[in-house]
This record gives sequence, structure tokens and C-alpha cells, in this order.
Amino acid sequence: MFAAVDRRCVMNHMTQEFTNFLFELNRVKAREGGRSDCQRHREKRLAVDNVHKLQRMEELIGDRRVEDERSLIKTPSDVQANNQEHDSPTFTRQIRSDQHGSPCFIYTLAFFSALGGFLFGYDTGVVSGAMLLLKREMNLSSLWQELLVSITVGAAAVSSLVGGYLNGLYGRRICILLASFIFSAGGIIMSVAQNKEVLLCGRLTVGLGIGIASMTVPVYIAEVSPSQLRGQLVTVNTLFITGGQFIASLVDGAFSYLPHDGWRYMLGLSVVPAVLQFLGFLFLPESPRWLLQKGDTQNARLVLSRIRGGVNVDEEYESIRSSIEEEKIDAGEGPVLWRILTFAPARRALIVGCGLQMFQQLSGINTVMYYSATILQMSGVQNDQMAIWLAAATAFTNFLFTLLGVWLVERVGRRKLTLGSILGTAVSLMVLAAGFLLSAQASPPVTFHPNDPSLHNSTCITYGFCESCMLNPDCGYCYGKNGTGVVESSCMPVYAANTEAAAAGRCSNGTQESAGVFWAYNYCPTSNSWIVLLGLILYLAFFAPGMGPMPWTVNSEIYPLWARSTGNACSAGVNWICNVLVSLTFLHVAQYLTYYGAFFLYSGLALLGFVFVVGCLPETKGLHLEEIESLFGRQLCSCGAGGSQNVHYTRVKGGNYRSDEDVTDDE
Ligand SMILES: O[C@H]1[C@H](O)[C@@H](O)[C@H](O)[C@@H](O)[C@H]1O
Repeated sequence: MFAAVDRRCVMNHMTQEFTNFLFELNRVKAREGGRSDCQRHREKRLAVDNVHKLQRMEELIGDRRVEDERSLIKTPSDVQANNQEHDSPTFTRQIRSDQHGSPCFIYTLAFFSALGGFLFGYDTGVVSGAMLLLKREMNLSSLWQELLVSITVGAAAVSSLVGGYLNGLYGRRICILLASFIFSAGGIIMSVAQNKEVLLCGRLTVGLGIGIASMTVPVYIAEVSPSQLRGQLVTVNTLFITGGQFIASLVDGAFSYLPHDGWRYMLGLSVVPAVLQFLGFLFLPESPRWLLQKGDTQNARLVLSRIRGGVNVDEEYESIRSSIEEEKIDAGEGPVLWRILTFAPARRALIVGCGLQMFQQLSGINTVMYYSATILQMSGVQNDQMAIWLAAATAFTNFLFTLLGVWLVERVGRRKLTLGSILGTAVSLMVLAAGFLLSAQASPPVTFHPNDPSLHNSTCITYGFCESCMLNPDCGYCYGKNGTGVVESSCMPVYAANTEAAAAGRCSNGTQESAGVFWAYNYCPTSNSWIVLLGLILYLAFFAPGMGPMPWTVNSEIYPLWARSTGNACSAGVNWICNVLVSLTFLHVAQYLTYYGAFFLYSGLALLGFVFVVGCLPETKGLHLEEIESLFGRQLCSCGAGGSQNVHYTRVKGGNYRSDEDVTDDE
């Protein structure tokens, strides 16, 4: 018995010594960015020596606990093996037994939080259907239509940045409550609006809510989730975004049959989930990590124990507490953004987070979604009602494949999922572009020139082919059919208030069906449309499980706590700004480069994104939030590099040990 006690004493002593050594090493590294090569080499050798010491100790003592301690010191191959281990049934069983009570409460928290994602999706998605009715009822010019659509995204960009500050100051819960209150107010304003100015106020208000929700909800879910469920639960938020977009398209379809005031229901229905979220969050707790950061230790422990089902949370609590203590040393002085920019690991995380959000939008998701109705029309769907329902099918496909992402994220990990997704997205964009290219090459000519004096000043009548005619937003193609061929086709100015008809002639309002002619606005009749349709389906299948959710998921986990709100605010801001940029420039890009040029461009940008992800995105699956920050201790663009022999240090009871690789900051 004494021998056993002795063994334990020796082991404890040596482990303590080793822990102290690593702790000191970490501090030296954090403080001295510019150590000499010689010093670094010495530290590396010391670290390796210690690993050997510990191995010998393990052999000598043969104590099972040594193995436990050793598992806290990882080489990259260990990290990899560890990731594979996570998939093994033994590991899963171990996780289950580590699992803190019933996860029911966690699912409730995730559900009420993700309603923020739902509202984000609903309010950005519903406007296209509402606009069809609004532009007739309020006689909206195209400038007003653009304003009503883009003011929401613009307001989201601004409020996501402000949201970072609010999050840090008042906490995640208050911000979610604020966002749902703003959503409700916006929904009410829109549904009772008597004129376009009030409507614009309503759209601006919901935009403010979207921005705050988009950056707060992933952070909140990540902070309350146990590490092995975190990826899945944060991805559920994106599932709710795409779910919101899908429900919005259904609501658009249903109320499109109500030409008078249908838009009020479409825009106003968002109040229901907003109020539900507000009521739910009155009873839900603050993030324990934020509470601890603010020094409210009692409540933090209480909340943590509550969300873990009342089991012992000492270890988790201690790990969060000690990481906050150490962060205070790391974080330095001054405004948070400045501290992020001057602290290499946080700066690297910010570059990765913003880069992912940027490439998500530059891959053209919202253009493809927005353009899906037209793509479907090109494939032969001429009926407008039908096009609305088919757009709902597109939104459903996006939702369905996001569900695949929820299933895959903890199985294959964030890195592989993002890599496969962005590569597939780039290839699908090429297929889309090739479809448009072939359609442009087979573009039917203009064969009929109506002799209407009112058309003499119009540029539309100067075009010789459908392709050039449809690229001008003021013109459309009016044609008749002979079997599968196009006959008697003309390029006509579009009716200003309603792009579904020409301003004059055979394709003007109400005359199309009786005259046996068809009006193609924004597209050309083509037999290559199936390639475009194939590209669209492939695009959604690849984009939705990875590039859709992963930028949000990864951002919620890569920043140290002190930088989390600001980091997420900046990356969400980048997402919204790029969203505005891509949507506003798409028509101009298409005019200069044609549609196939635009999609080839997005494909090139997605390939660039692939290179970025290969080099810079580390795997975060299965790691605790406090461990993830250590992944950014080494040079950026080496995250994907394997085969290095360097040692990774992870937290050992209070020590925040970073990678032993070079910590110079030359991204
Ligand atoms: O992750 C989401 C999702 O992919 C949506 O479908 C898209 O509209 C958003 O812009 C994006 O941030």
C-alpha cells in the first residue's frame, strides 16, 4: 500500500514539475515574440526531454494516471490520431460517460437561440415574393425596390459590428433578447406600413436585428455546448437560416394568390418566431463563460451545472476559469480590436474567420439563390406561379443539404467538410457557367422588328440576338414557337412597373396568351438549360453542407474568450459587407462579363478560397474552446501541413500551453 502511495507521490511531484515547466515556457513565449533561434531550439529540446522523462516515468511507475497526464501532451500525429479516435466507439462511449447529464436542456437552448437564425433566413428570403406584390401595389420604381431589399443587408452589416461591443458589455442573452425585440418591432412596422417610407423603416429595423442575431447566436450556442456536440449545434443555427429561407418561400407562394395586402402577411409573420424567442429567452440563462469573464463566479457555476444536467462540473469550470485568468495576461491593454491585431494567435484567428466569411459570399450563394427562378425559367418553366414554387424547391434543396452538414460536421470534421464543399462549389459554378456559355452561343436571333413609332428611341430594337437583348435590364425578348424552334422574335422595352410584360406590342400586359407569344425577361429560350439546372443542383448540394454553415461554426469557436465577441462581430460584418457587394454588383458584372463570365469569376474566387482553406483552416473538431486558441500559436498557412515533429501543448490543469512551433508572426 505504501508503495502505491509512494508511486503516486513521485508521480504527482514530477507531473507538477512538468506542469510548471510548460507553464513557464508558455509565458516566455507569450511575452517574447522575437526569441533567438538558439533559445527556441533549447526550449524545443527541453520540451522533448520532458516528454521522454515522462515516458520513462510511465514505464517505471506503471501508473495508469501517468497515461492520463500524458494524453494532455500531444504531437501533431497524436492530434490526428486523437481526431480519428473521436470516431471510435470507445471514444464515443467515453464521451457519453463524460457527458454531463441529459442534453435536453442544451437542445432547448440551441432551439430558442437558433430562432435567431430562422429570422435571419426568413427576413432575407421573404422579400423577393413580397416585392412582386409590393411593386404593383405601391408602384415602386426599381430604385425603391433595390433600396427595400438592400437596406436590410446593409443594416445587418452595421449592427453585426456594433453587436460585438454589446455582446462583450451586456452579454449574449441580453443581445439575443434585444435582437428578438427588434425583429418583432420590425415585423409589426412592416405589416402595418401605409407607405413605402414606413416600409423602409421596417426593413431597416429587421436588418438591425439580423446583424445582432447573426453574430451572437453562434457564439452563445458554442459557449453553452459540450465540445462533442458544439459543431452540430452551431450548424443547426445555419440549418435554421436555410429553414427560414425555405418557409419564407412557401409563405411567398401561399400569399402570392392574395394580390391585395398579401405582402403584409408575408412580412408580418416573422413576428411569431421573434416573440417566441423573446419569451423563451426571458427564462433561459446567460452563457457561463461570459459570466465568469465578468467575475460572476457563483452564477457561472450555477448555470454551468444547470446546463450540464446538475452533474459535477468542477473540472470544466476550473478549465474555463484558469483560461480566463491566463487570457488576462495574454490579452494586454487597449481596445479589443487593437489587442486582437497585435496578438499574433488572435490576429491569425481573425484572418481565418474573416477569410471564410468572405469566400462564403464570394462563392455567389445569394446570387445563385436569387437567380434560381430565372435559371428555372430558362429550363422551360414559363409560368410565374410555377417559378415561385420551384424557387421554394431550390430553397428546400439548400435546407436539405444543410441538414447533411449537421450530420457530417462531427463525423468528418470542419476542415475536410469545408475543403470538399468549396471544391465542389467551384466545379458546380463551372458547370453553371458552361451552361450559360452554351446557351449564349446558341442564342436565338431577333427576326421581327415591329413598326411602332413609340419604340424608335429605344435601344432594345438595336439588338440582333436574344443574349445581348436580355443583358440589358430595360429590355426583354418576345417570341413565338414553332415546335421547339423560336420564330418571330423581337427585343422590346420592359414595362417599368412590372417586368413580367413588355411596355408595348404583342408581349404587353394581358395580350401574351391570346397572341401565342412568350415573354422572356432576364433569360433566353435555350435547349442547353438542363446543364444550367444540373449546375444549380450540384451547387446547392456542395455548398449547403460546408461553405454555408462552416464559416459561422468555425468563427464561433476559434477566438479566445476575450476576443470572441469582437472577432465574431468583425467576421459577421465581413459576411454582410461581401453579401451587399456581390448582390449589388451582380447585374453589372453580368452586363460586362455576361452571365457565364460572372459564374466563371465566382468559380475562380471559390478556387482561391479552396487554397486559403487548405493552408489556413485547422481542425477544431472535438477540442474544448479553451484548447482551440492554441491551434493559432503557429504560423498561419501551416495549419494543413502534416508531418511536423513539433509538440503541441494543451491545457494541463490551468496551464495554457501552445504549440512548440515557431510563434513568429509572419502571416
Ligand atoms: O450561411 C448562410 C446560408 O448559406 C444562406 O443560405 C445564405 O443566404 C447566407 O448568406 C449564408 O450566410
